[in-house]
Amino acid sequence: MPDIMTPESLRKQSRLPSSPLAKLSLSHTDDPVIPALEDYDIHPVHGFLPADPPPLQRLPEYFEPWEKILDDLSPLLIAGALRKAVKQLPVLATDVLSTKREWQRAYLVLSFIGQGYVWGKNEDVAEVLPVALARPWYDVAQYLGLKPVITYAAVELYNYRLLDTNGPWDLSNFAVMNTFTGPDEAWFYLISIATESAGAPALPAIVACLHAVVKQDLPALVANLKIVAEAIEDITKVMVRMYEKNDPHIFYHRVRPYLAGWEHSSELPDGLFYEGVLPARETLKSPSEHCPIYGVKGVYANKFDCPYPVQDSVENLATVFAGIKIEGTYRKYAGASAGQSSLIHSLDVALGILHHPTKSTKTSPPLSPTEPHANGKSSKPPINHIHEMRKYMPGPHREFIYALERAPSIRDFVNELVNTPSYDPALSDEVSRMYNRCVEGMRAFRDRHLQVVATYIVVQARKKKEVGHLDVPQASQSLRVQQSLQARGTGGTDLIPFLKQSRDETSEARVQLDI
Ligand code: HEM
Repeated sequence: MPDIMTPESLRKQSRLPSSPLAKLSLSHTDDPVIPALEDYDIHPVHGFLPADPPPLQRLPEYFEPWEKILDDLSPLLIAGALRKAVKQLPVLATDVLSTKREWQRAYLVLSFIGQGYVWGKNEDVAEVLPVALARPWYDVAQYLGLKPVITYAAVELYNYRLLDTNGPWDLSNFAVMNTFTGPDEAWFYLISIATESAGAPALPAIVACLHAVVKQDLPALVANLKIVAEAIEDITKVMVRMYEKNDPHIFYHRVRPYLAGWEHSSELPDGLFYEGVLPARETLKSPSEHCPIYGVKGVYANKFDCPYPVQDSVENLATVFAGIKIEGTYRKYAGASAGQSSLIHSLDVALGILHHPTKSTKTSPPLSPTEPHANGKSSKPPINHIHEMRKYMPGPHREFIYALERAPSIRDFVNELVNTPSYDPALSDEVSRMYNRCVEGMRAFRDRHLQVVATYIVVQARKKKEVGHLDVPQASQSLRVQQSLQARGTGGTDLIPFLKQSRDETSEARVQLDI
């Protein structure tokens, strides 16, 4: 039987010596460091979903003013009373938060309230976020390695619970804790939560594949690639269930606007003004000093020590709004997208699927001068919208992806195997076919995802006559509606060319077989 390693055995062996077998060169793996899942806040069974304990459902008593607003989020939006309620909030201290789950819950709560505050319901956008929201949201996001904007982490990772705590981790038993609007939105989140769960077995299998590569243990490699392939196929099966309970019209007109950010927003061309968040706060929370939860684990205590690689470029501003001078900073952030799923990034990186600079958008500067390139081959990474999405992942999960980039390349190994006839041809054939099955699975996932995006965004954008908010006066519809009619990604991408590029790049990773 091939050796499928337990997380504990992997952890013990996480730093491996150079391979004693010299037949395959493994040139870039002289001193391979293979990441251990638990060092990156990844559960061995449930992957990127927080588990043991699961996400917190309510913050401690001190934070009731936030929780009470969240309880009534939808009614407050409908009544047009959310902004008034937020303006009455006290500025609560975030250092009262203690456990990791409390920080995560605080981020979820502030993200829902913050997005509701900015976009309102059929109201003009709010350009200034009051200090009682802006400062804690910024600090909590900084602590978790996230950004003070709604992200995949807020609406998916930290937002699930199990209906029956002893039941299965799938769509028959997941529930979401919070939405802006109701059931269609809940289903939208549930699908992603269930894809995280379906894909979770791939994560220990990826780590086991890396060990198998270093040990040149082909049976173990085949067995673990099979687990990866099956997980990818399961992700796709879950994703296409989106159609069952998420109505495209409701999604496009009612839900999606709340998930938008302010990076390329025509309504917020300068971004959002965060009252009370001054540039000095950028350096406030170095993880070693202020992040006991992650800092003590030593996640960042390596030579790539770069927990928050994207420092926001901001200036200290005093701006006058409605005759009152307030201090703070304008900040631009993209909105929530499943493109921020660390699972899909991990699969891409582990399989050596490379994404090149997005052709249809202006190339952004590198995320950080220290950001490693796939497998450490070059100092200047190519930047694609997909890479930019990493800014919006929890810090440890982003670090895991960087760690995978520094680990041995499964694809290079498979390629060398195919070109080394001295190896057992039947076995090397099996390895390469299983590797290609993984790549083809990723391609199929992206094909089906394109169809989902066409249904939920492109078709909806074309149906101009069916635009929602018909009860809203023309003037207050204008910009919001114009913007929602554009079939663009939350990061401002030209959607379909970007997604097609991403799909086509996936196929390029296939290894060539003789037959
Ligand atoms: C109604 C359902 C969905 C819609 C409308 C949708 C829409 C989009 C859009 C507009 C993008 C472009 C990038 C961006 O805006 O940031 C994107 C990217 C992406 N989405 Fe979705 N998505 C949906 C469901 C999902 C699900 C369930 C997953 C599964 C995890 C997923 C995974 C991804 C990934 C990985 C990307 C990055 C592009 C890539 O890797 O090829 N999406 N999606």
